[in-house]
Formats: sequence, structure tokens, C-alpha cells
Amino acid sequence: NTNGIDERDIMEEMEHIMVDNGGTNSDGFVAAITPCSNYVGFASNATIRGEQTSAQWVRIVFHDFVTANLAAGTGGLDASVAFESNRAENAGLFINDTIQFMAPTISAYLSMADNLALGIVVSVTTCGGSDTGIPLRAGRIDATEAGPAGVPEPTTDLNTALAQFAAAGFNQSDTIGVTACGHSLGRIHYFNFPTIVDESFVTDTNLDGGEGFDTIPDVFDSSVVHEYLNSTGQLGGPLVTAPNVTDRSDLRLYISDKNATMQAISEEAAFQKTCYSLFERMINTVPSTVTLSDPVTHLTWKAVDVALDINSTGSVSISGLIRHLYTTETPPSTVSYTTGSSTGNSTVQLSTTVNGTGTSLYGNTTYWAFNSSINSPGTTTLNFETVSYPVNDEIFVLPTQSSVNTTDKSFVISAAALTSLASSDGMAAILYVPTTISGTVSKQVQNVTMVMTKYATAGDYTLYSGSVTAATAASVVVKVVMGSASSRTVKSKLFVGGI
Ligand code: HEM
Repeated sequence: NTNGIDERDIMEEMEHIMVDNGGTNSDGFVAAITPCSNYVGFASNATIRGEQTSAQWVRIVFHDFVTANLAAGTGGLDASVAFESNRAENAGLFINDTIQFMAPTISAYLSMADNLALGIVVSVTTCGGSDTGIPLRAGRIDATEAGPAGVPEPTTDLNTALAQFAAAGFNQSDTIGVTACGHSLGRIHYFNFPTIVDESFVTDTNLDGGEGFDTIPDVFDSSVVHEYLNSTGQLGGPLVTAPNVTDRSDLRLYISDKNATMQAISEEAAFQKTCYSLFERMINTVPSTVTLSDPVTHLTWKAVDVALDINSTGSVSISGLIRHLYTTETPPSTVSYTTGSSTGNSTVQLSTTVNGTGTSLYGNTTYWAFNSSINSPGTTTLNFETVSYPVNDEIFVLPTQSSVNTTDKSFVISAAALTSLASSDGMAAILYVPTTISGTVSKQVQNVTMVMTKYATAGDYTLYSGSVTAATAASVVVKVVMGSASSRTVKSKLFVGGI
């Protein structure tokens, strides 16, 4: 990543938001769409509005992606949609609901655009799709301003709509497929489209007057296709049956190849397979300057919140959590680990303390706490089960000797570096601060550099500290740098008082 963040950390953060859904170390992301019919929007009377968060998360990806210009290498999934909520083509609550919900999970590791990609993938899963159907990559970079307009609307004529999709790399059949896939979930609302949905849909428990595209708008399946082809249920939905012919954009699209694509995806397995592939292409449509990671997989074993510490004599210790994700097998009651250095592995250490357990879409989790001294300098890995986690004991942040004041957003940061590394550049901390910006409810990570001063020596190490005030205290990531040496990053939630 161009901002000095390890790709491994980016991928592991995305995995964390995806997997840690409840209990220890959970963040509530997937809970928002569990069950699939759930709504966590910010409008008043949320529970009776007739809205569905999972559907919003699918729709927002389409609206962000479709204005890509493949030939120019611009646009795609870059979260520019976060600046575009006022456009008529973006009618509805979905942009601000989604962006505001996801803003807290923006960090140096995870952009808003990566949050959006994650959102559609977990929505498909919780709404009944496969949990491994859509490979999810990380590394998207957020736009800093609105992009061009050009999302098809119900009144957009067929050729214009097909040209808009074509500019984003989708041919006619792709366009028909991806629209039917999207319209498997959610509703069209009277509140947004009063000429399309009848006012009678507005009730005390459906304030926005939502009418489903199919009879089960909270299940990701081929019903919308069947009902269209067989003239049952919702008949393909309001964009097929709208009173005004000009509003029948789904009908124009579906019949434009004489229903060939709709026939081809009418079998459930073919529908799912086609939709996963088309959704994957949407989320992987990114500006040509962006390089995506390999797919993020669910990790059976994982190191979490790893931190180094040092005492006054210069003895370095490592602590953190070991997470095990399991489905059917019984989790072990202890986990052994070693640390690796140039002179070989340490003696085997045992973690017997279960720190907590959690639930996930992909199984259950158990967390063990570990804490032990390491051979320093020279330790380069923490090893357990299948994991070899990189350690840098030459230069490191000291989370337990650092603190955050969440009231005035001030940080006091301590760090250690080998005295032999000392550079005339001095030691500095870089704080990656998700910062409010104008024109959107999203945030942008801004780098704050803090000069540190030497305050002690401890064995082979020199200790530094400094203080700084940032725009926010939440979801800040910190690393320290000296000359060409750079530490691993840590979350400031590990600091005393951190969030
Ligand atoms: C020509 C193409 C398309 C047009 C004209 C179109 C139009 C619309 C309209 C008018 C709504 C109603 C929004 C509201 O009232 O809240 C809607 C909803 C929706 N659209 Fe599309 N759409 C198109 C393609 C797509 C695609 C490609 C996807 C995703 C892959 C998608 C996903 C959705 C979803 C999930 C909803 C439900 C949103 C909710 O319940 O909040 N649409 N669409």
C-alpha cells in the first residue's frame, strides 16, 4: 500500500471485520445485516420504514461501480458515491445510511471502498448465498471527491443504460444478469419513486412504501427471475410492471436479448454462480492505479492485537491473542507457540488462558491470551499452528506505555528502538487518523507526524516518547519510524484508554 501499511495487515483487518461477528473482539458489522431483513439506518422510525440494510449494501456497490470508465482507468469501486448522495440518480437513503454505518470501520487498513466490497459479500452470505462464493480482495483506495454522474435510472432508455454499463466493462448479458441479481434483494420505495410504486404500499410498518422486486426480498435467490419468466408473484418487480411504460427499465433490459439471459440464470445454481461472478467483477472494478490483494480467506488460526513491551533492563516481551476459528471440531484447550529468531526457535510456550469466545458467519472463535519474553534483539516471528506472524523487535511502539485521552483526543506515545539504529533523522511517530471531511459522511485517513524525544535507555534499546493531538481518537493506527527503519503498525485501541 502506498501509505506505508503492510498488505498482510490490510487483509487481516478485512478478515477481522468479516469473521468476528459476535462476542470477543467483534465489531458489529455483520450484525447490521443479521438477519438479512434487518435495517440499521439513521432515519427516524428505523424499524418501521420498510428498508433493508443488506439491500442497501448491494445497491450502493452498483451505484459506485457503474460510473467507472474502463478505457480511462478511472472510477469503479472507489467510494466516490459517498460524495454523490444528493444526485437524483442516487435517490433513497442507501448512500448516507451505508456510509455513516461504515465510517467507524475506516482505518489505515480498510478504506471505505473496501468496506463497501465487504458489505456486498457478507450481504449475499447472510441472505442465503454461499459463504465462499465471492472472492474478496482488499486494497481499494477512496476517491477524495465526487466522480462523474451516469447511473441508469428507471426512465433511462435501453441504449443509454447499456452504454453506461459498457463503459464500466459489462456487456448486454452481464448487464441483464447483474441487474436481476441485484433485484433479488430489497425494494423500490414509493417515497423515492411515487410514479412507480402505488401509495397504498405506505403503511404504519412500511413508512417509505417499499414494494419488493420479488416476493422474498430478504432472500438472495432466483425468485425474481422465476416470477418474471412465469408471470407469478411480483412478475419481476415494479420496474417490469410500472404504470408508465417509460419507467419499465428492468423489462426493457430483460427482453432486450429475448429473455435469453433470464432463461440462462433461472436455475438456482446457475443464478448463484453467475451472480457471484458478476458481483466479483463489480467489486474488482477499481481505478487502474489500484492493486488489489489476493483473496482474503477466513483464517483458522490468527494472531490478534500483537504488541511488544520492554522493561527498564531492556528485556522485551510479546503479548496478544491467538484466535482459532472452527466449525465442527472441538477446539483445543491450550495452544503452544514459539518465537523465531536468527538463532532458531525459542522454547515452546503454552497459552492456557481462554480470553473469550465469539460467533461468526463462518464458525465459532476461541481467543487465548499469550505473554512471554523474547530473545531480543533478533526475534522475527511468532509461530503457532499454521501461523508465522512477523515481529520487528528492532523498532516498535509500546502500546501499554502509550495512552489516549478520548476527551481531548491527545495521544502520548512511547516507543523503543535499538540504540544501534540511531539516526540523525530522529524518531517520529506516524498516526493514521480517520478524519471527517466536507461533502460526505465518510472519513479520510490523514497522516499526523509526531516528533519523539529520547527519554531513557534500557539494555540495547533507547526509549522515545512524544505527544500530539489528533482530529479523532477512534480507529487510529500508529507506527514509528527512524531513518529508513520502520516499525510494525499497531491499533491505538491497545493504548491505555484507547478506542
Ligand atoms: C438499469 C439498471 C438499474 C436500474 C434502472 C435500477 C433501478 C433501481 C431502483 C429505481 C430502485 C429502487 C430504489 C429505492 O426506491 O429505494 C432499485 C433498487 C435496488 N437496486 Fe437497482 N437498478 C438497476 C440495476 C441494479 C444493479 C446492477 C444492482 C446490483 C447489482 C441493483 C441493486 C438494487 C438493490 C439491491 C435494490 C434494493 C434497494 C433497497 O431495498 O434499498 N440494481 N434499483
